[in-house]
Amino acid sequence: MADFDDPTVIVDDVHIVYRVYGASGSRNSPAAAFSRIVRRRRPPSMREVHAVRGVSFVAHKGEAIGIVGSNGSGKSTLLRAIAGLLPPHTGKVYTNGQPSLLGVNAALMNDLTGERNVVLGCLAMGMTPAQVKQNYQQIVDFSGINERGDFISLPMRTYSSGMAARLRFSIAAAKTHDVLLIDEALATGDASFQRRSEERVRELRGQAGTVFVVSHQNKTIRDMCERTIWLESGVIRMDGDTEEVVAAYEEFSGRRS
Ligand SMILES: Nc1ncnc2c1ncn2[C@@H]1O[C@H](COP(=O)(O)OP(=O)(O)OP(=O)(O)O)[C@@H](O)[C@H]1O
Repeated sequence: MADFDDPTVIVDDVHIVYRVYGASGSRNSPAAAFSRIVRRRRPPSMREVHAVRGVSFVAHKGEAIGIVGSNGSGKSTLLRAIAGLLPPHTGKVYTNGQPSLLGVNAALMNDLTGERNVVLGCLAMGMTPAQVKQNYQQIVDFSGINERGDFISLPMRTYSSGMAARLRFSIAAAKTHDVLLIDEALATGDASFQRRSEERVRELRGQAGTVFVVSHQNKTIRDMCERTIWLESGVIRMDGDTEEVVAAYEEFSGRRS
């Protein structure tokens, strides 16, 4: 249950602007760049993408919050800002505790074996070597990587994208998080893994703080979150009860298709 006296994340009128340099097509070629250096000209034009526009909300301990919206609406950008990976252009993000972003791009080393990645990932999350040892088998079992052979001793580059995502999720889920941010990572696993991971997210939510889930699968959002934020063109369209927000979003997406 959400504890409304205990805010974990405060997002206050946040704007995020990406700057894209050399956005003007042919002028970005190596020959053009060389000619600019020789002639000491200014760099090619810079374009700004205003990805998040004045977003504000408060998240509380025990809440699981879904984030939905069309492609390019700013969901991943917002998660990265909450994780502290993208500084807001204006506005502020306050978090109580350490946010951890679990995304499809979470950094694991492709040339190392799954085994080594489990160890590295756990150490990177702040576990001691003794805690890594204690958690290792549980992580491998949870991931199901070894269900069809000894894959954990093969390099990660030999894994399918679903297998890699499962391992990433399993490593991150081995620790309790103050604020856990999940970006589409659950979508890649098969049905039984999805069930296991949804259960685990529920546990994490109970033990720790707040969970944010970005997904294009409305079922995942409905199953896991009772509050949902709908973003469109970087602006919050709705923030409230998942059933109401997802229904409105579905109607909007249905009208557009
Ligand atoms: N590194 C970047 N540089 C420039 N623009 C970017 C960058 N990353 C995202 N954008 C732009 O910011 C906007 C929001 O992108 P974002 O990835 O946050 O959307 P999203 O809602 O997560 O999309 P999707 O559902 O497709 O994953 C888009 O217009 C996108 O083109």
